[in-house]
Amino acid sequence: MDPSLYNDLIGRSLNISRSDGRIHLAAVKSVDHVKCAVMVEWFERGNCRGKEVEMTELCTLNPELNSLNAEHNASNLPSIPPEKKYEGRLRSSRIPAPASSLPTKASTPAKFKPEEPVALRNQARQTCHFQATASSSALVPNPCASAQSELLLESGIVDSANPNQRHKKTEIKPATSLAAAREATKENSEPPQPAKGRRKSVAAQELNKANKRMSCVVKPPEMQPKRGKFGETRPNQKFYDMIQQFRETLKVTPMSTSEVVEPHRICVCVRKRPMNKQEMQKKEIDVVSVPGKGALLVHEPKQKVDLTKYLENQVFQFDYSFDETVSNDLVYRFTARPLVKSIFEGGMATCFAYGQTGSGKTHTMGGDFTGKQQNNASGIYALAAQDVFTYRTHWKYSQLDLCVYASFFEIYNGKVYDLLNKKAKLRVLEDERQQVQVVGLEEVYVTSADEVIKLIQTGSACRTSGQTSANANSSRSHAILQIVLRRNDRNSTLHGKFSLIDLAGNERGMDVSSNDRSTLVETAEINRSLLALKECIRSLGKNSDHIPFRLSTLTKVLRDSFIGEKSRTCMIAMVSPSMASCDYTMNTLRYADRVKELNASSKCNGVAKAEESSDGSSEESADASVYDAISQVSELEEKVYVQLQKASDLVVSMEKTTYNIESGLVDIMDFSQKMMDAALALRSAIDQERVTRMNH
Ligand SMILES: Nc1ncnc2c1ncn2[C@@H]1O[C@H](COP(=O)(O)OP(=O)(O)OP(=O)(O)O)[C@@H](O)[C@H]1O
Repeated sequence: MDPSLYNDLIGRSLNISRSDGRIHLAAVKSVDHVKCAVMVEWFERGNCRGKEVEMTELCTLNPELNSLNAEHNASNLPSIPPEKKYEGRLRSSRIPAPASSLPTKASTPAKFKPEEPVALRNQARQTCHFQATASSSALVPNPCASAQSELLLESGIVDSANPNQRHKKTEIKPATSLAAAREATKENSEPPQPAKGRRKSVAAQELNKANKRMSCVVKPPEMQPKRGKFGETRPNQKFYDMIQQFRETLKVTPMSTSEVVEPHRICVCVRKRPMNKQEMQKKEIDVVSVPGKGALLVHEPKQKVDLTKYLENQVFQFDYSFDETVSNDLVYRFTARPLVKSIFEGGMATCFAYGQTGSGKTHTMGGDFTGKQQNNASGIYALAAQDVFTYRTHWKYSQLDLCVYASFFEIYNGKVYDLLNKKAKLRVLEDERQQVQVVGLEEVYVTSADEVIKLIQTGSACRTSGQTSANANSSRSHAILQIVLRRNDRNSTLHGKFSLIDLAGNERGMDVSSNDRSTLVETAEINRSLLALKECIRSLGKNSDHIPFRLSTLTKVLRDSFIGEKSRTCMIAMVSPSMASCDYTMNTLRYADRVKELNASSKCNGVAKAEESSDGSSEESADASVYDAISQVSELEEKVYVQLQKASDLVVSMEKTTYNIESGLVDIMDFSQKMMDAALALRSAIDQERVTRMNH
């Protein structure tokens, strides 16, 4: 549009688009010639709101402005007053604009009316009639929601000053705006390109970039995505709108390298993976928000009995929370890296990746994927190996004369398979001193991180290609890489050990829908190992002498990691963002939360112990009895499992017996049929004989 016409727009009511895809009228308040943009205002829910809109976007949303512009260029009538100039151009335009869509001059900000024809034409799915709006926790008079909003305000996740209003641009950190923009641009076309040959200032280009992020431009109707029966552009559009609206109120502090790495004995954190191609194609909704500072929110879509839709925003707090934009490097920096040092100081360290299938465990531990190719150098396994070799030459530890060994194995259905030795099946034995040995496990002497990476490649290939062996699906097994430090003395005494574990998909542990016996056993085994793991970490957090490590093979082989003052554990809970995975995500977070809960109480324990010595508090003994009860439950669970297995065997043998009886009955019926046939044949032979004799 010709810059000389910009001032004519002031006071007019024009279409603008919002980041959630809505289009409505807003009044032009001022014009910025340098930025080629206008400032618009409108009323919404009693608040006057405003934003900056780039001129190209304005022209796309208000096509009549383009025709004015073209006409102005042709006629070039500078002396006509703005009002007349506008009308004159409209009259002479080739395709006259319908009166209803003409922009009108307005002296006050435009009131946003969802039922206006323009809005309806462009966004048939307008949800203004839909009461459960998202800023929901702050707006909806829902007791549950208001409790959540209090919690959110308390934790500082939501802007306490004005939870209903969008933060100023400067307050919205890239993670939110990027995620919102990604969603927005998915639904809409590319923003209009600036006219060829027209130069723009750097500031204008920056503004353009920002606008790309903050707002969306609407495609021409024929290019717009197909809409559903009720005009929605994606399944669960209403939930999508509510979540978007809620996100506008979120304060985001993304993780960065500048954040302090705090020492934790048990560190529990969460990582959200980005939406994948299939989820985007299905237009799945992202229901997970990561405001940072360890917080993570799940916007659980719910429906009341009267079919009103609403969100239940579940807030979780961990030591760190990583959103979908962070790299493996950053995750490593805050999780496994602090543990590397501990093994040089004679400790045992474990780092677990926990979550449902496809949530990013292997991506995080083994390295990111390019198609089916995995870059093993970028995973936590390799990053930890690199740091091990860096520490080994550090002046503080070089005199220890330590040798580094690596082993890589997996546990499937309670059996151990060596991934560095063609998946050889290994036995786990426990001696009288309760030392657990994996008999025959290949422990390879390594001298560089590259050698470890090669072992990871060999082992990973063996893990995924073993279709014919016991493990047909990697997500059903736990993969364990161990980096062991041994003193270079005659006995190669163990100095420290770092176990990095890519756990089996936790949804298997909940999947009880299958009747297939092997799946049931597999599910029970995963259940048992994940439960046992939780109990062991909890015991570690409580400095307990009793570690229920015998509950599963996984905890048996990791036994020495759960004992001793110097043991350090880190759990990274992985979550998938889509609405379809919401239940699994909640289960993952609850599990991690239980571990974290204990972590917090382990800190308190220290204080409690100190206090007890002075005032004899009974908290500790109460704690101990709760723990004993948990141990008893675990033991009972093991007994129940054994009985279940026996029952299952019994059912199988009964089925066999029934089958045998059935086939016996079939044989008897066959036999009696034959007897009847023979009797009939005999009878007809006798009849025949009788007739022959009578004839004679
Ligand atoms: N943070 C991430 N960034 C980009 N892509 C990711 C991320 N996390 C996971 N992915 C992708 O998601 C897909 C599934 O990830 P991955 O195989 O790591 O899941 P998993 O939890 O190990 O699954 P399984 O339990 O079945 O082995 C992969 O294609 C991976 O590249």
